[in-house]
Amino acid sequence: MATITSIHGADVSPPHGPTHARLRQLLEALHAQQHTEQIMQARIVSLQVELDGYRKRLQRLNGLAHQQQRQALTDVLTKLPNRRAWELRLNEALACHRRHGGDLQLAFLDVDHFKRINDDFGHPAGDKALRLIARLLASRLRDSDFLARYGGEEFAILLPNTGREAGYAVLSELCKSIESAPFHVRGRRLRITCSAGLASFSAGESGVDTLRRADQALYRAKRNGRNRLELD
Ligand SMILES: Nc1nc2c(ncn2[C@@H]2O[C@H](COP(=O)(O)OP(=O)(O)OP(=O)(O)O)[C@@H](O)[C@H]2O)c(=O)[nH]1
Repeated sequence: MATITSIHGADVSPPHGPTHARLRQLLEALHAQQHTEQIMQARIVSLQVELDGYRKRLQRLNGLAHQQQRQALTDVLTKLPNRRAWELRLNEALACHRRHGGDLQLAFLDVDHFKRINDDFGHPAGDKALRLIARLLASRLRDSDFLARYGGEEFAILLPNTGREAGYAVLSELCKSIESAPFHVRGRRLRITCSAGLASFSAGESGVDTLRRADQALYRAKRNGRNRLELD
């Protein structure tokens, strides 16, 4: 059969020669490039999926780290900040007090004869009393105050922007509220009293010294008969 080389005078013969070879080369290069682009696109999609996975994992790990940090600073029994948290907050408050001055009170509050509650009614009753006291104290303090379980049956309180008289009134109120709390164990109402020591931060004094003065005031309150508040 004869090859058609022209239609209405136009040349339609298959391309040949060096131009044809060059066109084929370019076409092959184009196909190769398109193939590479497809592979790259697929790789980009899979990397994005991988990156999303890493982001989610990082979020989970951050959440876990925050949770662990919170746990490390929280007392398990009362859910109050623990002594470590107290030390961190105290340092912050001291730095702020040194820079800006103002009134800052520090108090220690200790349950009287707490051992008797454990001895007479058992450790779970003692735990219950500590939880109740923690709730009472927390509910009566301002958001800007700081309350921590310092250890055992002792609580530490920071009262920023509070003068000495106001601090005394707050502490008396806290002790009264504990004394009148409806604490029952085995059907019997138990009267729980506290002793407290209060000290004001003074300019130029180290935190350790203020802490010592508040502790000495608490010791005096115990020695002077308990169920009382002493100022340093
Ligand atoms: N249930 C319970 N008891 C605790 C906890 N931590 C400390 N205690 C007890 O608290 C008691 C403290 O006793 P003491 O230091 O003699 O003090 P106290 O009996 O309160 O006497 P004063 O402070 O002198 O009035 C001890 O018996 C401790 O075992 C706790 O988490 N739960």
